[in-house]
Parts: sequence; C-alpha cells; structure tokens
Amino acid sequence: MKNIRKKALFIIDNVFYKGAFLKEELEILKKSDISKRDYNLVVNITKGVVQNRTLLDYIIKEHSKVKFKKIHKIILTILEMGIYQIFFLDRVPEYSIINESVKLANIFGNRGSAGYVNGLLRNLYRKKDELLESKFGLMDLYEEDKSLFLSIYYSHPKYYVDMFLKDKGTEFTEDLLKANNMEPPFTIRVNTLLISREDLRQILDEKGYKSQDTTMSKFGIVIENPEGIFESEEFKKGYFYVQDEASILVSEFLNPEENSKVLDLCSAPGGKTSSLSMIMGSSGEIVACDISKSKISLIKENIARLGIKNIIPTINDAEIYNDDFKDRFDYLLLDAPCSGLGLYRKKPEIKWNRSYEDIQALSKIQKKMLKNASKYLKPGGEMIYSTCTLTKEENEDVVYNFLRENNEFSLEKINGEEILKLYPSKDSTDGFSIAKLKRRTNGIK
Ligand SMILES: C[S@@+](CC[C@H](N)C(=O)[O-])C[C@H]1O[C@@H](n2cnc3c(N)ncnc32)[C@H](O)[C@@H]1O
Repeated sequence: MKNIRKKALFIIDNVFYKGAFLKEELEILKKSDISKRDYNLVVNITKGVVQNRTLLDYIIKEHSKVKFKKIHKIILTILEMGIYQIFFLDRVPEYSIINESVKLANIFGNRGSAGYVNGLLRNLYRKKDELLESKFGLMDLYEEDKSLFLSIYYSHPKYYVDMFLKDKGTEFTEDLLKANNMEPPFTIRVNTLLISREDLRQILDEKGYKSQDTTMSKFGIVIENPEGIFESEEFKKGYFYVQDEASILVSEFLNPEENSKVLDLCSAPGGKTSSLSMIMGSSGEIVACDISKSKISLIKENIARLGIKNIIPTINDAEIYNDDFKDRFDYLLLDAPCSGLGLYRKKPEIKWNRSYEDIQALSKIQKKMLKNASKYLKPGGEMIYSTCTLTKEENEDVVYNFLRENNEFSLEKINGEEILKLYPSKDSTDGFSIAKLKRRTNGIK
C-alpha cells in the first residue's frame, strides 16, 4: 500500500490533537521524497478534512452504530478522511477510498475496526446522491435553527456564525462561510524598488504565468497558476513578496511620506514593513519591531532579499511602554497579534483552536499595545491599527475604547468607513479590519 493516506492521517492527527499547524506540516512533507500528484492529494484530503470537520463529524454521528464519543480518535480521523473523499473528491474511485480506509483501520485499529469502517463507508457511499440532495438531512434545520444549520453545514464555530448573523443577516453570513471554505487567490506584491508591476507581469507572462492586477491595491498581482514561483529567478531577485491584497492595502492606507520616521510595532515576518519601505522609496527610517530574536531573523531575511535599506529590525515588546520611542515617529503601524479569524481559508485549523476566551484575552493585550503605541507618535502623526480578524472585541472595542480615553486622537475614515472591514466573500481578500488614527497637532481638543 502506498503511504499517501497514512501521511494524510498523521498530519490531520497532529493538527487536531497535537496543536500542529497544517501549513507547516505540509511544508515538511513537500520537502520529502513525494511526487507532485501524491502531495496534491495529501493537501486536498488534509485541508478538506480540517475545513469540513463539523459536517464530517455530523455525518458520522447520524450514521454510526458506535456512539461518537466511543470512536477511537485514529478511527475517527480515518472515517473523516474517507467521508470527505466520498462526498467532496470526484476523481477518487469508490473502491480505492473504501479499500484504503479499511487498510488504515486494520493497521491502527483493533479487530472490529476494519469491519466497522468498511460498513459505515459503504453505507454512506450507497446513499451518496440522496444525502447530497437532502444536504445530509439538514434541510429542516435551516428553518428551525439557522445558526446551527450554517455552523454544521459549512463547518464553522457557532460563535462565529452568530456574530455575523446578528450583524449582517443570513445572506451575507452564508456567502462568507462559503468563501471561507474556498481556495484563496495567490497574490503577490511587486517590489517597485526593483521593478514596475507592468514589467513584472510581462516577465511572468513570458514564463507562462497567467496573472492579473489586483482590483484595490496598486501593487498586487494575482497569479492563477503559481506552481514553481518560489523557485523562479524573479523571486530570488526580490521582485515580489507573497502577500494578501488586504495586507498590502494596510501599508497603502498609512501611505508614509519619503524621508519620514516610521515605527512598526509588530512587524514579523515583514510583509507590511517592506511595503511601507517601498512606498517611501526606501528613504527615511523604519524601526521594525517584534517580540523575539527568531521573529527578527525572519524580517532580516525578507528585507535582504527585497534589497531594502531603510529598516532597522529591533526586538521590542509592544505590551511594555518604551520611553525611547516617545513622540519620535511621523507614522506608526500596529498590526496586532489577533485571533486570525480572517484567515480561515489559509489556516483552517484556526476554526478549531480559538475560543471566545482567547478573543477576550487578545482584546486586553491589543488595548494595552494601542495605548503604548499612541505615545510614540509625534503631534500630527498618523497611525494604523489593523488585525486579520473580524471580531468587535479585537477591533471596534479596542479602537473606540482608546478614543474615549484619548481625545488627542481622531479617527480618519478609510474608503468612507471608520473601521474598514474586508471580507473573503465581498473583497476576495483575507478578512481584515483597518482603522486609521491621527494625533492632533495642537494637543487635547
Ligand atoms: C499579525 S502578525 C504581524 C504581521 C506583519 N505585520 C506582516 O505584515 O508581515 C503579529 C506579530 O506580532 C508579534 N507579537 C506578538 N506579541 C508581541 C509583543 N508583545 N510585542 C511585539 N510583537 C508581538 C508576533 O510575533 C507576530 O509577528
């Protein structure tokens, strides 16, 4: 038996039960001796299972003869993988899905496991069309309890669904949940210090890459077929940085002038900091901070490749007030650590490893960071507070609480919004929240 599904099984087990990150697990696998085709199948299965966990478990609960809580976790994962392949992957034949699942159950389970897995998967396969038609028997729930239906059918935490249903209504919420389960576009930011967007697109085109300009950012390029892009000469030469359009926009909205002094308080691995440098034509000075030496190394690596000269990587804890920074900067970016609920498309495990308590704890940290950050701006200076999450606790609560206590600052609207929200559904970007604050020149109003 080929080891492909065993590899997928171990990866999912590591992600669900050992706190591993899917992207990192897949990066390790990619470096091993594995064909492109097999690698893609592992990516498909692991991502699909992590993304659709609630629905897969619901199907098991409804059809298993063994009580859900009694199913051993390794057998549960084998079932989740099998069911995902039956209902979501068209190109894998039935016999192969069932045979491979039974083989895994034989290796990792006890004597009854193989028969149990075989029976359950065969039964589900027989009822495939009927189950798809009836949305796995969940249709009635749509009217009875919309939030529960959406949370099971699109596999999202209930608190996330409730948050959007309350504020945005059913259609918006359903579109967002669907988009969160889809593949994100592959977006890069051109490094205009070295090449224009037009010229880079021309080179990419000559090499067979299909691309288009991003719709909102003037620096982004979406590549349809990015296979091999990291091995390209253009990547090595620093012509671009892989970055979501929302993230590129954050630096465009701050838009620092040439020769200004900028502080980036949470800058690793350096995406937004290098965009800021590019906007400033690599002039002036950016103090790019992060919490640890290893994080600072990531920034150094990226700015070396991109040929950037005006960034000073600095270890600094944004939670602790630093008097050396007081009133020193024209511009400031606080791209705060957050729950990352805007990143479900890229890091689906975030769905399962963030609790509401985590969000509340992060909100406290962010409030502390924003309070410190505000003291580092010169009068008349501008700052952006951004997160790759969409919760009120980590955005509206943080920003409005700050403004209530600091009337020396005002909120500058972005695209007509006090706190701009970007969504995978509406904007095809990661979920982001962006607020711009200005320190008044003439002190307290
Ligand atoms: C959202 S990420 C920043 C992404 C970065 N701005 C970019 O565009 O590439 C948040 C960063 O905050 C850093 N961080 C977490 N706690 C911190 C602290 N107390 N002080 C400074 N940085 C911190 C994390 O290490 C992480 O790199």
